[in-house]
Amino acid sequence: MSIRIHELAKKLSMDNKDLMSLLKERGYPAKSVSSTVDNITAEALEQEIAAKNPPPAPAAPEVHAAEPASTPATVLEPSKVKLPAGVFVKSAQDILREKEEAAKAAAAARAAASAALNPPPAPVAAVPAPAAKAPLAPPPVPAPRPFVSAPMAPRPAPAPLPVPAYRPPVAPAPMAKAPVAPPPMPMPSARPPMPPPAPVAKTAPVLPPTPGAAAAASSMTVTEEGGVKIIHLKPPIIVRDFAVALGLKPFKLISELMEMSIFASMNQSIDEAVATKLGEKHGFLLDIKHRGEAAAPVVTPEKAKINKEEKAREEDLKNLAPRPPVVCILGHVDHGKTSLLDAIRKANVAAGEAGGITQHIGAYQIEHNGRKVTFLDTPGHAAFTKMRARGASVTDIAVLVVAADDGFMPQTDEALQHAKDAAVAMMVAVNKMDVKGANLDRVKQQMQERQIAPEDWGGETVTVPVAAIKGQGITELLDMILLQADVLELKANPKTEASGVVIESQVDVGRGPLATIIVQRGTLRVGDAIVCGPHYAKVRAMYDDQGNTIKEAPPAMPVRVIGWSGSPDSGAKFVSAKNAREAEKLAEEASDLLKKTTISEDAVPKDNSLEALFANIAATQAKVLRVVLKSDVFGSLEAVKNVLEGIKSTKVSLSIVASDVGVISKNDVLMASTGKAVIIGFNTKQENGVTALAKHHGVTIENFSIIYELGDRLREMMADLLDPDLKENKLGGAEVRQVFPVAKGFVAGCLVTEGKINRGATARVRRGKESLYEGKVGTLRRFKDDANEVRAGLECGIRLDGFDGYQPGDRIECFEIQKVRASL
Ligand SMILES: Nc1nc2c(ncn2[C@@H]2O[C@H](COP(=O)(O)OP(=O)(O)OP(=O)(O)O)[C@@H](O)[C@H]2O)c(=O)[nH]1
Repeated sequence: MSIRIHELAKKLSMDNKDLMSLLKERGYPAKSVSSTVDNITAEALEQEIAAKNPPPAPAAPEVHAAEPASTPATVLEPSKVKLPAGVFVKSAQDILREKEEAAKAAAAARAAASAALNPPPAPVAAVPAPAAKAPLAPPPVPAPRPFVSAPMAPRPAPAPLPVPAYRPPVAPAPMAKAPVAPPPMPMPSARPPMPPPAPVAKTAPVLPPTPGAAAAASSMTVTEEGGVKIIHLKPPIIVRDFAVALGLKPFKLISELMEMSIFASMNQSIDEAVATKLGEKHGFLLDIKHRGEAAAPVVTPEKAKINKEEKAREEDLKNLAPRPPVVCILGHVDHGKTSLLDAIRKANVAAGEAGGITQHIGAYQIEHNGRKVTFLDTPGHAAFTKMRARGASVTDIAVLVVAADDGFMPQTDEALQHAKDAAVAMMVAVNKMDVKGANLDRVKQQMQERQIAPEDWGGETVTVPVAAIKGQGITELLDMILLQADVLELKANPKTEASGVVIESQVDVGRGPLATIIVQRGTLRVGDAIVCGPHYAKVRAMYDDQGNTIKEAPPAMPVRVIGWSGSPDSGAKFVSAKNAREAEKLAEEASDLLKKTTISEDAVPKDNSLEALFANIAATQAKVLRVVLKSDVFGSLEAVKNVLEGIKSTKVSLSIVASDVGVISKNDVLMASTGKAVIIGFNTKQENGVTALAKHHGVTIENFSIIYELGDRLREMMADLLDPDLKENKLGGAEVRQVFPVAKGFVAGCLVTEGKINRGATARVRRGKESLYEGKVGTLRRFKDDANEVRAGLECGIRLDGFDGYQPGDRIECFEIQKVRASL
């Protein structure tokens, strides 16, 4: 602690210059009156001067100042007193003047203080009293100190001016006492205690203490969005407030800061980056809003996800590499899709197919001019519409196969629509150019009608004439596919996690569920974990379209994957997971969601109206064909179901009791027996003993390998459940010419005009448009002899059992009733 020279001079009642020279004499570096003197020196000087100037000395002039005339003798002329060097004695006038000045200053200070606190006027009036008393008991030297101290702060520790402001209204009284006993203790302060100077931080982030630290506390709020706790704050970030927001004790936060080599006290502020780090450590996100700027975007999990996706997209762009095109062959049944693929792959797939029909989507990859092309072999039958639609959505290029002799057919148009809907590039392969009725121009004409005019007709559709069976035009077609791929600039990032689409799945007896997939992005490797809806796989092994084991599948490569938890749906998307555990978790979540959806669908309130009740009764009385379906692969199963869904009837309905892939088992038989169902197998076999068991339980098993045959047969089975329709077959007709009485009644003498009349056959008597009677031909006579049959142009006598009311001109029609299978 120190004191300025001019303050010390006043305290010692010395002239500034004198004190300066005294200090210089003693070797103290005093440059100006504002230079400081340390406390020890100052006190030593005070004591020295006090010792040299005993108390009566200064008091005397005061007394004499008050009564100068009465005590002149006692007045000592300072000039005549011998003082030690450096010691000065004030004159009486000086002392009086100083006193007056001090009194004035004290009065002004008190007035200011009382004005601030609005004190009653009385204490103010009392102020002069202590001042007046002061001379009665003057302290040796510091007598004037209190008065001087108010405006000048003689000691550095107390903060004199604010003191009265924080005292109760009785402040003037202590003020009055202040001269006698100046408070040595530090005064309470309005400010937070000044922190000790912070140790020098190793790193920069600790900022100097901020005056508004306390206020900052209120500017920190904690909210929770989507399970994430967010601290909203405005800098400065004060350690104490931040600790509160984090739910920590300040000292804990300080120690954590120290661990980060940051030394900060409670009232110091810390860097935003440091705060963000600490926030993250304790599970908080920071929303730092700087003054005068809009709120910083809050990073919610959704936003974090979007950011992640954006990053992934950027990463993708960086690593994009050309990939093979995925081509889908579409077209009408028998227009040669399989033959075309066969020609392309130079392998005879068509020959191995039942009924010459592709039954499910297969995917293959070929190489042409050193470049790879992936083909999806889509089924041609209408039943596969769904799958084909899915197939089209995986593809880049759709090749529409149109037989040159048939031209566009319904399924060609359907396929065209799928290609258009999927917004894929499309080209036309006009197949069977070798057959007799091939008419390329007619196909081109049809293309133009469908707004897909061929290139050579001024349109944009690449059109390639081919003869698949002879392998003609295949090279040109592949060239065109690659050209189209170049135009499309097909690229994918092989350096990321694999994702793609399931083309088909099936259950293999030895290997469990397996699925043909196409990787669309990234590279799939053996050991990877993938998830596809409610199913997941840890890729145990992968095979290419040739059945070769492979270790990794880059984009656009079709592969068979083993290691699935179940059979994923064809057309479903798959994505990679961190590991098998996560994949399982994701699959479980998807499964739960699926269950919830099903339950909520079931939970839809039932219609209990009377109409609904009658409809229900009618429904229970309605005939139902129950079916247990078994198929080789899921793709086919779906297609068969599609066919069955297409069978519509108001008289009989079809219910699929169970459907699965695999062989027909004894269990299926038992299930069918209980459910009174038939078993329909598609491209599948039976377990040993199934036939005998089915016979025992009276269960029908029918197997099919051609899907439209399956559809037709099921239609028949459904119709068989209905009562047969009765059909009238007219045998002949006769005209009544005369009526003859006989013993038992009357006989009609007739001329057979058409067909024949048979004895025992059913006949009807008509008069004009009216039908009079229907009964059996009991008597049929040719002249007097009985006849079994009388043909057209001959006369005969006819009598129907139980009828005698014939008239000439009536017509007798002979017919038989035939039972025919009811129509759906
Ligand atoms: N003459 C001739 N016959 C062909 C040609 N291409 C295919 N075919 C015949 O047409 C028939 C149907 O051929 P597929 O390749 O099975 O036809 P698809 O379109 O795959 O038929 P689905 O699988 O039922 O949809 C077969 O008998 C083939 O031999 C061709 O270029 N010329």
